[in-house]
Amino acid sequence: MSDIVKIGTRGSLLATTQADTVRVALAAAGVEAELVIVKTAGDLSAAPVQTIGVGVFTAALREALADGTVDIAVHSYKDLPTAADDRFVIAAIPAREDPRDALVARDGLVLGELPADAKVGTSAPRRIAQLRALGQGLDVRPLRGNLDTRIGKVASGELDAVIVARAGLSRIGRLDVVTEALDPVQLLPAPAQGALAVECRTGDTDLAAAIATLDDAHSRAAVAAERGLLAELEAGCTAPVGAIAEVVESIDEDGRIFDELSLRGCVAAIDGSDTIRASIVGSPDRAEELGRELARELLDLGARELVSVTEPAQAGSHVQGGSHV
Ligand SMILES: NCc1[nH]cc(CCC(=O)O)c1CC(=O)O
Repeated sequence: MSDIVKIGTRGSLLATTQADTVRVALAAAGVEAELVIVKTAGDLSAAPVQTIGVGVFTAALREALADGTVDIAVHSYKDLPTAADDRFVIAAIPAREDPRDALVARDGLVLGELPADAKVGTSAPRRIAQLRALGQGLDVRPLRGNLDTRIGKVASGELDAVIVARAGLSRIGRLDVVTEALDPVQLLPAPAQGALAVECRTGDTDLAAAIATLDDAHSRAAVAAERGLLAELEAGCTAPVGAIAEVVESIDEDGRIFDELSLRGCVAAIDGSDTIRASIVGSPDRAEELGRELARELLDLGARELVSVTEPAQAGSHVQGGSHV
């Protein structure tokens, strides 16, 4: 290990704030580290993520890790492609933030109070599809840019509301703008939303061991289940797929306490005409397999057709329909 460990991060306030939590935790474990900012394709383009490709936020960071420019990469886990990359290990998944999506709306409104035709900004097919499925007649508008830009569109009156990950606002200290933390029954978050992936090079075992002190076993299991589901669906972070897993304590008939993982997942049609949902419960030791099992159930229920459609929101379009579940 070199004297000062280099932590690679994107340059946004959110990314540097996230990376700094890793720096501080490593310092507490006696490892001195500094942040190194790496520009990614996702930072250089304002196009919808589904048109610039999977891994836009993470590929450049991984290259910097591979070529030794940095020693650690801190990613928002939900931006990482599901395909494994043998060059790296995810040495820690720190305790995850609240994974729910957040509504930031004018006048303190909650989702159910938004009138038909209210302009709601989001570009994630998962959010578009689930919003349309509510059948509320919302006018879903494209939205990209960093968090400040996004929430600024509500303050300026350009949009009635935006939907962003609550975790992002929490990390940059802007939970004050949240008017509702959306119930997963209405809007299932993206697989791994709110979690960080702290990567280092395979074989960098001393550093991996230092980083592993930041790992949270429950968060790791929950994320493994959600991403197992995504992988089995052969879908990426731009697919209309939602998932949320939780590890909770349960008690068996002999009074013994044990950990149980519960996972819910959905695949939604981009036009809001259909949402397929299912859930599963099992041992956290089988987290990824539970995710894959649930994906196969969703596929049996007809998810295949819905997964592949990732049409971006058209300005002004507001197709909606009642969900059949
Ligand atoms: N796709 C962009 C992205 N990647 C991670 C976050 C937020 C932080 C997180 O989910 O961990 C966001 C913004 C958003 O979805 O609103």
